[in-house]
Amino acid sequence: MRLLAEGLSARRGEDLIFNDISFALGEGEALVITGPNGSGKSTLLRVLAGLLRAESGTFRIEGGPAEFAHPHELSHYLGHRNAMKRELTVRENLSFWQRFMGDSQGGSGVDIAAAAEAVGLAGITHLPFGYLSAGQQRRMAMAKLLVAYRPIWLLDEPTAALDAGADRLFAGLVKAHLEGGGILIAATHQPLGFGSAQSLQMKGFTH
Ligand SMILES: Nc1ncnc2c1ncn2[C@@H]1O[C@H](COP(=O)(O)OP(=O)(O)OP(=O)(O)O)[C@@H](O)[C@H]1O
Repeated sequence: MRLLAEGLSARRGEDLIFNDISFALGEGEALVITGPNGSGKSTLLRVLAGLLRAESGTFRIEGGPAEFAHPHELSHYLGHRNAMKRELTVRENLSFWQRFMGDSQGGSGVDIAAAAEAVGLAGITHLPFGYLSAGQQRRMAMAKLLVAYRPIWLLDEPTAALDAGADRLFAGLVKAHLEGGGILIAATHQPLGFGSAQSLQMKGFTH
């Protein structure tokens, strides 16, 4: 399976945010998107996740399961926000995501206890998500990637608010994902520490 982006451009309001972005990623490969604030990293990820319409260009899967029309159907998207309900417990939130996402063909997610353990937070899954510290909340958002299998991970500043231990843990999760044939596209301001990756430097306004 390969992911192909060709000539992507996107607009927010009146402004063309980026233009003519192309890349190709095979199984086990990663793309790291960098660039200054406002240069369009999040916008690009939202286009890739199917949350925003591209102004032009295509993003598609080549050689993947035939029934999937768009890569977002095979993707986990982790945005700036963690997409968890503060009033629900960690377990309830993860359980929702596990059922909502389901497993893509070719893999299976781990159970909630194992996912919490993998992000170093076993033992607090009974707490409301809102009680957790910012870093613990981000760790739990990462656990979402583990409870349902998706071969493509689209991550927006995944390590913001993480301490050094969680940075290493995150690097380990990504490494395992890539070694299992997964694909990663991540926007970041800091090194992600998981080895080699293609890089895409966003420049900012193109109009
Ligand atoms: N709904 C919107 N309407 C108009 N402009 C928007 C909208 N959302 C974002 N923008 C603009 O699009 C540009 C790109 O924003 P984006 O969030 O993609 O940047 P980024 O590179 O992810 O920034 P950061 O590093 O700060 O997270 C910014 O100038 C922003 O103001």
